[in-house]
Amino acid sequence: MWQLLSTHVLFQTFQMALPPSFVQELRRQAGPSAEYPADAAPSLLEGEATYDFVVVGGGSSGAALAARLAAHRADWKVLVVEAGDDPPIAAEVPGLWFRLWQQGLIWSYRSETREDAFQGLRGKGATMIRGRALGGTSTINGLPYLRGHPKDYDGWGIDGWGFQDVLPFFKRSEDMRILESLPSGLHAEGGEMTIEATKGDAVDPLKGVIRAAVGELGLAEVADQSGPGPGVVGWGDVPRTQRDGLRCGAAKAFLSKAAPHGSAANLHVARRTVATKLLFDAKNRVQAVEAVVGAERTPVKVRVAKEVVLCAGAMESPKLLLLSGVGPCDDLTALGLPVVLDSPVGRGLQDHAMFPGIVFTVPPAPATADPFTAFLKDRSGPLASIGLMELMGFARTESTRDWDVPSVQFTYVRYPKGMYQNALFAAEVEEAFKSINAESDIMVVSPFLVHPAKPGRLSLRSAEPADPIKFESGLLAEQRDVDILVESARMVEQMAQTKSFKEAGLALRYIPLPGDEALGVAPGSTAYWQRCVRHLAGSAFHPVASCALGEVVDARLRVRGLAGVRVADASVLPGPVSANPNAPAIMVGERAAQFVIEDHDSVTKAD
Ligand SMILES: Cc1cc2nc3c(=O)[nH]c(=O)nc-3n(C[C@H](O)[C@H](O)[C@H](O)COP(=O)(O)OP(=O)(O)OC[C@H]3O[C@@H](n4cnc5c(N)ncnc54)[C@H](O)[C@@H]3O)c2cc1C
Repeated sequence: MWQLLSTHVLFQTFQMALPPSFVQELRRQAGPSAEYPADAAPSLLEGEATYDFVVVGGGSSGAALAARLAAHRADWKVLVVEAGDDPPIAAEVPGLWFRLWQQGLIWSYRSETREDAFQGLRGKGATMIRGRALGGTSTINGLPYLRGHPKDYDGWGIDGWGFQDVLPFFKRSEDMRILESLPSGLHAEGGEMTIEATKGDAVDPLKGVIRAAVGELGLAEVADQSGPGPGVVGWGDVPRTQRDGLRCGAAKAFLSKAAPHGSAANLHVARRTVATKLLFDAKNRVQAVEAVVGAERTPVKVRVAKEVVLCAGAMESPKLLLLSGVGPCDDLTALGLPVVLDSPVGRGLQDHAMFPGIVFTVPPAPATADPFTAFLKDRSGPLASIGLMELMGFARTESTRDWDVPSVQFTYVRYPKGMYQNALFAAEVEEAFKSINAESDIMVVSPFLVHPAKPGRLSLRSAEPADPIKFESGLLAEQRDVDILVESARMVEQMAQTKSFKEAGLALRYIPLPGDEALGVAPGSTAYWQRCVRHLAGSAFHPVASCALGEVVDARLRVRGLAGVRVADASVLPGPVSANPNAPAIMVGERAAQFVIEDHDSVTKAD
């Protein structure tokens, strides 16, 4: 009975359906770390305000940046303009992370359709989601804290952005609670962003089975997947952005009442306020930010005394620049937008591809006690866990053995019997997974392609801010991408053959795709895997490079050709790192704070 309840509860629990007594006690336990200072939006509605710094977007990077600026000088007035609201209480619970992707808490985008990809996905396009709340995507993400491979940073070849250059800025916000188990010098204690270890294999024994299979195949186990050298090639538990077992997203870390500077009198945060345009003078110096507040979209204007920093994320920062007349000249002219500056905004968009198409039937998870009580009592049970996502593997596939960095990242998710759902897939594809899941629990292995070959592109569909952006994904545009993902599927097939998998009762199942039979595609053949990848792989929700360093912004994150405008979020990373990009986005926020402080302190001194 409890087994059914404990595993099913994760899949059935929505924010609204959490037991009231659980929510009440959770709020009590979270205390000021889940409470936020007053909303500044009402004061914006009263009339034009002036701030020294306006930070657009209170997400991973924006929250870090705004808090640092406000802390640096009490006479600097800092405003965060955030489209979303405070994080919901459900976001505190690690085990509910994938239940947060709901209307109102996310921005959702679908890519343009392509003949050669995404045919098995809903709407035949790659879905992309981002967080829309204080803390941004760190409020809805999966919690693993990773940095990618040091050579990702060195490989960009941008002055001041090599791994040793950025390392202090990763460490600045770290409150790493497992410091003793990690290589010395690479991590830090005492920062705002608490990172804790995962609690071992107790919640799902499949973690132990995967570990054993990795050992049989001679693949490395690593202690620190953010480490140098061979560090991030191998399997291991990933640390998580959480404090005392509750999510520690950027909102909690930097803006909550418990954050060191969250309640600073000079730091104002406007919620449900969407920036729609930057206004410039004749010399391209920013003057003001236009925004709309609330469901009524009431227009407001905020004057900027020193700088605007765009931290709206890799999909919305470029959109705001384009709406402001900063972007490819021809595109803007075609939409009737006055051109402020010709700039390759949106042109370099990159992403990770996720291929959630490898399925095993697996034995059920062991019974646990009442998950709500267990979580509140000692942060145990399924609500305290992100399940198999706690264990990740980074590898170089056959054709990428000579790469400096990993080419794929393996993630695992268990679905209890009868609970599979996947809003990314077309109905008939989702049905194929469901029919296997009707027999037993399943484990879906999703390799991520972490260095796709070709960029995509973001552009405007119209000059109207409320219209969705045009999103062209570059994933799978080159055969190399498909080949690497097929090779990753072959690696999983090897795991399926290990003694560990067989003895534990894990059985690989090939998902039939519509048309396979007619085409004579044999399950497990190379043609089968290629077709699967082209049908089922889509975005891993890790967009970067849409306002890339060296292209749109200079090495100090200033938009080239404008004055008083920087971009400081995942969109400036010139390419994907070999892991999930929350920590890199926070690092960018920390870097930006340093640049802004240096530049404005020296201006003040010169004055
Ligand atoms: C489902 C999912 C799971 C993920 N899991 C992980 C993980 O486990 N580990 C990891 O490292 N990474 C993960 N990521 C990715 C990571 O969280 C993001 O890459 C990172 O948070 C991006 O930070 P950012 O500062 O660039 O943008 P965001 O954190 O997205 O912040 C942008 C903010 O700007 C706001 N905004 C946007 N436009 C406007 C506007 N016009 N006006 C006002 N406000 C605006 C948004 O509402 C948002 O709050 C995941 C992503 C997703 C979607």
